[in-house]
Amino acid sequence: MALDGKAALVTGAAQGLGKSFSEVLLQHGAKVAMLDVAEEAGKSLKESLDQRYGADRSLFIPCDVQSQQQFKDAMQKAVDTFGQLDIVCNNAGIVDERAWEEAVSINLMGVIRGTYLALEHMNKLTGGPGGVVINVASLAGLGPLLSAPVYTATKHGVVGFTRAMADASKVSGYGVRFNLLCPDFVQTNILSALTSSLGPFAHLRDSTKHLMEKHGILDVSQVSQAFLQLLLDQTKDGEALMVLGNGSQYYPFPSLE
Ligand SMILES: NC(=O)c1ccc[n+]([C@@H]2O[C@H](COP(=O)([O-])OP(=O)(O)OC[C@H]3O[C@@H](n4cnc5c(N)ncnc54)[C@H](O)[C@@H]3O)[C@@H](O)[C@H]2O)c1
Ligand SMILES: CC/C=C\C[C@H](O)/C=C/C=C\C=C\C=C\[C@@H](O)[C@@H](O)C/C=C\CCC(=O)O
Repeated sequence: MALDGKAALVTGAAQGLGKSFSEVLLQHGAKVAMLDVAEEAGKSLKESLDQRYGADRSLFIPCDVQSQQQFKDAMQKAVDTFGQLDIVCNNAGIVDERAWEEAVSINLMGVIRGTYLALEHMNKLTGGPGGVVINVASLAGLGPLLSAPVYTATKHGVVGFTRAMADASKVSGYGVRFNLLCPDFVQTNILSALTSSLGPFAHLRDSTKHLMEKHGILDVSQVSQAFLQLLLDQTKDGEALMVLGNGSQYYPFPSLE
């Protein structure tokens, strides 16, 4: 299978998109370290995956991506267990316009932390095997979502950071690709919690609901198929794959050169 022998790590893996990414990775032969703060959901998922794929194919590690020590230890445990890391997906994220510092800490700082830790293990200049990092942004990383300005800022930050890392890697010779997944609305807990996560912008909830009606709402399986496409395309580096109701397409970033 396409990912036989590969070792992956996914954050926010216990539910929603991260759970779907983990399942697709296992379906295609990879081993997967699943990190999440939701311990009960993670343990339950691990039990279910063990039944389908065997206990040696996956690992659940409770981890808060806001903690450098927890994240460092979790990634080291994954490397110790699987021998190396070839794929890292920084997926964990929240929408919370009231506790906005936490949203920045998780959505942006957590992605930066996971990207740097992945590079420590993958960088060919320091004896690593190379690899690929996929950071999960959003369409809100490409355009403003008026009901969630801080969420928009975190996702725009993830986009800019990831693209800069791709350029740095190409010039430096790290041997690591960095790409972005930018899904439209997806039916997960994030959408279910929308009514309580907009804080001072709750009065704009209806405008977002209208956008959802206009764009439609994706199923996680549509996004995880796009994730696999992005993962397997070795030609993609510094790219953002939008996942839309009418299919997936790469965002045409303007050249500033
Ligand atoms: N659902 C959407 O409409 C949508 C669209 C585009 C992008 N996204 C992004 O996709 C990613 C996954 O979101 P989702 O929709 O699957 O939501 P979700 O709430 O279903 O899943 C998010 C997972 O991340 C975990 N998590 C939260 N904070 C964490 C932390 N500090 N450390 C570790 N794990 C943590 C949660 O426990 C949960 O299991 C997020 O980055 C989100 O911004 C979601
Ligand atoms: C309230 C938050 C709920 C879910 C967040 C999740 O990430 C989903 C976001 C989905 C859609 C966001 C759409 C934003 C649209 C507008 O900003 C508009 O500018 C379109 C954005 C990019 C268009 C890309 C292109 O040019 O085709």
